[in-house]
Amino acid sequence: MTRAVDIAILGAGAIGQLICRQLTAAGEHVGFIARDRQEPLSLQDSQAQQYSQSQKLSFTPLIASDDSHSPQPIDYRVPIIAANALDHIRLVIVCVKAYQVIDALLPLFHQLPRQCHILLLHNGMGPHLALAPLIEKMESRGLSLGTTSQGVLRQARWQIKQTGKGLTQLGHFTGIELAEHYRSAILAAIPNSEWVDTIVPCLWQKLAVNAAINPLTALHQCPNGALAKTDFSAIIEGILDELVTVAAQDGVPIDKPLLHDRIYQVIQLTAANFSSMHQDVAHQRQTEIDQINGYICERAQAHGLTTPINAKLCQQIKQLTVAT
Ligand SMILES: NC(=O)C1=CN([C@@H]2O[C@H](COP(=O)(O)OP(=O)(O)OC[C@H]3O[C@@H](n4cnc5c(N)ncnc54)[C@H](OP(=O)(O)O)[C@@H]3O)[C@@H](O)[C@H]2O)C=CC1
Ligand SMILES: CC(C)(CO)C(=O)C(=O)O
Repeated sequence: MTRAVDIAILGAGAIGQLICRQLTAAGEHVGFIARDRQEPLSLQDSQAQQYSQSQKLSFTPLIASDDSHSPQPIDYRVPIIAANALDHIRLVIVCVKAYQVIDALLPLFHQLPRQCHILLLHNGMGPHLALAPLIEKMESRGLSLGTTSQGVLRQARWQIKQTGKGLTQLGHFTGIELAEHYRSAILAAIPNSEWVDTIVPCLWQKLAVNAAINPLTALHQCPNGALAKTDFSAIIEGILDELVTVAAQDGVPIDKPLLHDRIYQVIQLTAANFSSMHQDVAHQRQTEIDQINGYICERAQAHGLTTPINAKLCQQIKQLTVAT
């Protein structure tokens, strides 16, 4: 008998398709949760229909360092799971943009089995604070968080190309811990991934990288590498100072010199890339500014602090997306 799909991905975009490919290639039973509500299924139909729809996808891997040939796209199929056929799902990996998490997840919250674990994998921070009380109230569910620095480009609706390797860090946040079977499965499937004891400090560190690089590259319409110029040193320093102060008040001590070096390392390693916020602004899409620099301001406010540099960046990015 075919094993039921037990891992669902919510958000079939660039990162969702990459994680799906990595889990599928590792032999896991993964499907995407359908974007739009399907016609309700009768109960006896729901298991049979769980796999009744599938989608063909194309994945182009990174070129191997010892291979001079361009990698060929790999075609494969993935089940699409109707939102009312989620009975077998034990883990949902949420791969939507940070500002989409709550709207995407809440309608499914009571359709997912009570013991289904939720893993958020997005840039920026914030949705975990809104979800935590709901998870804790259920007593049978858990929430894990993660951040990835893998790079991926969506070339067409169901076609992606991996553009960069990078560390993926995951860890428990609240409620019931993710079952060991799923932790091992994820770590075996995603290259360069680790399960950390405390995930929140890792998220703050990635937040710092995004808070420094994303708005500045969007405002100055430049690739990440341009931020290495000394013209940007003072503002990067200012963003970081505010973040370190707020994180400390939030109970997350940060080694500022180490974080400073990490930001400049990312600027160097991704010098030719255009940040996601630069691309969002260029395509007139909503940005993740509220969950990046905006999160620093929000947490500052909660502690009675002000963060004028980050607040100004939020305002400038919003003006840019409205004005252009
Ligand atoms: N792309 C990259 O290289 C990297 C991205 N990240 C982070 O990962 C996160 C995801 O980014 P990315 O994959 O690029 O974004 P995408 O926009 O490519 O993917 C998001 C997907 O979620 C879908 N979605 C939105 N709302 C819903 C909903 N209510 N129900 C179901 N699906 C929904 C979108 O569908 P639709 O298209 O129909 O709106 C889209 O397919 C972001 O936080 C990003 O910053 C992190 C590292 C690298
Ligand atoms: C690390 C960085 C800045 C790479 O471009 C990124 O995560 C982004 O663009 O959102």
